[in-house]
Amino acid sequence: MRISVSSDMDEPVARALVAELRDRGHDVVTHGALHPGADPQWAVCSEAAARDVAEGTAEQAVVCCWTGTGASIAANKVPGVRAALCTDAYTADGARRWNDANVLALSLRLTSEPLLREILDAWFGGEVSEDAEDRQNVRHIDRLDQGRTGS
Ligand SMILES: O=C(CO)[C@H](O)[C@H](O)COP(=O)(O)O
Repeated sequence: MRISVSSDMDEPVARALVAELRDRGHDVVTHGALHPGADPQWAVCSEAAARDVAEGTAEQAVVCCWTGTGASIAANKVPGVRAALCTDAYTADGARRWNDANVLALSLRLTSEPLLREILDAWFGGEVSEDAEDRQNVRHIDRLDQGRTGS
């Protein structure tokens, strides 16, 4: 999968994120402090990564800032983007399963490297299924559609 990653800070966990995604076989595009010469401001680099998703040059994105809040706010301003700030694996699983989130927002402050791997496991394991049988099992399917299009 092609994944855009942004961070406003060149922190070890942000570098670990890029390495982990590449180890998992993803094609990673970098923005902000992870990309030499790019604008590292959180509003700018988070939006750039989100735009990659909206424009289809990346399937998903991971946007990072110290708290994760600014990155998620900036990403969510891009039409078609559903960014979810996840601080644990359960939330990451639910964001994919129930919200069809396409951008993962992370806090550089709160996310340790072991927690990062747990969140990524849940994020990539928690696919929304669209087939009929699974749709019957998805309790929140109407809410899922409302979340995609607006109610
Ligand atoms: O968490 C953040 C925004 O939500 C930023 O990472 C934090 O505010 C630091 O940014 P700056 O150094 O540009 O002020």
